[in-house]
Amino acid sequence: MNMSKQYGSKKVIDSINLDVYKGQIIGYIGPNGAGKSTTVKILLGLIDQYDGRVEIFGKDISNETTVFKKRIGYVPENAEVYDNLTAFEYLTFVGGLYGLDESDVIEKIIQLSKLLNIDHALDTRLSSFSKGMKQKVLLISSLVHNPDLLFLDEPLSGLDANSVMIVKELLSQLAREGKTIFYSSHIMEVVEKISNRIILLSNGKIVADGTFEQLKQQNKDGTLEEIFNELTGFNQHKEIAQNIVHVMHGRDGYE
Ligand SMILES: Nc1ncnc2c1ncn2[C@@H]1O[C@H](COP(=O)(O)OP(=O)(O)OP(=O)(O)O)[C@@H](O)[C@H]1O
Repeated sequence: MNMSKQYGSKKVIDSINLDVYKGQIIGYIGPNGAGKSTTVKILLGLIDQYDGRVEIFGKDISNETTVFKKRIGYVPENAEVYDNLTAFEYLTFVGGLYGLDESDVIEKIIQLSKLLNIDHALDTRLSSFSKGMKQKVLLISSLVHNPDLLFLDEPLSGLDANSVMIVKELLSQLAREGKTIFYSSHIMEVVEKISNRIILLSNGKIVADGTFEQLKQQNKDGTLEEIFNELTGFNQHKEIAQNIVHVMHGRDGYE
């Protein structure tokens, strides 16, 4: 991939050049507004205006339409799940979009929801689901068609500690099978542990790309959070927190 994206005069992605291989779990990180979601939307074909060339499975995505999408799974950050549908209705609908055999999809939905402990709620409307339960539905919807490439945006969001362990283990087993996982998260401890490659984007540019060990050698030897702070030039967290507290106290507040 060698790609740029501009909104008006603003370069949101500034010549990103990346090669991604089978079996990689890529932690794609960066400050708010750095361009992570934009990159993923371009890779998914949701944004089709960009400069440069993007290949997935060795083919230029601007020439491919639906074929390659069947090999991709996606967990969006803010899912507009169809709240009026039951989980079962939603998941069979998604299976239909991928053109899967209905009885196969139903069987998979039942088994996957048992494994993730939401089978009791399959016939309940999504509007009454908790955040973690919705997240599990999204995860299932990204897996039913057994994709080779997975894009996950904050996939652990809302999940309890036990489910987090399942998903982390799942990702490493899928990568071992040769699937590629492109993972965005702001939780540095998780990215540090599960990724075998970390890409840090800042102002639309790649400022680091390597294993956690390589990033530590090239930068400050510390946590990924510290490396992130250093490479994005941020060190005012105490000062900013203190100023927030001052503002909260207001003019009449006690000093
Ligand atoms: N449709 C749009 N029109 C104009 N600017 C946009 C549009 N979509 C995104 N942007 C801008 O592009 C930049 C990158 O946004 P993007 O959503 O890719 O960031 P991100 O790295 O995913 O951030 P976050 O961590 O907050 O999810 C931001 O400055 C955003 O304001």
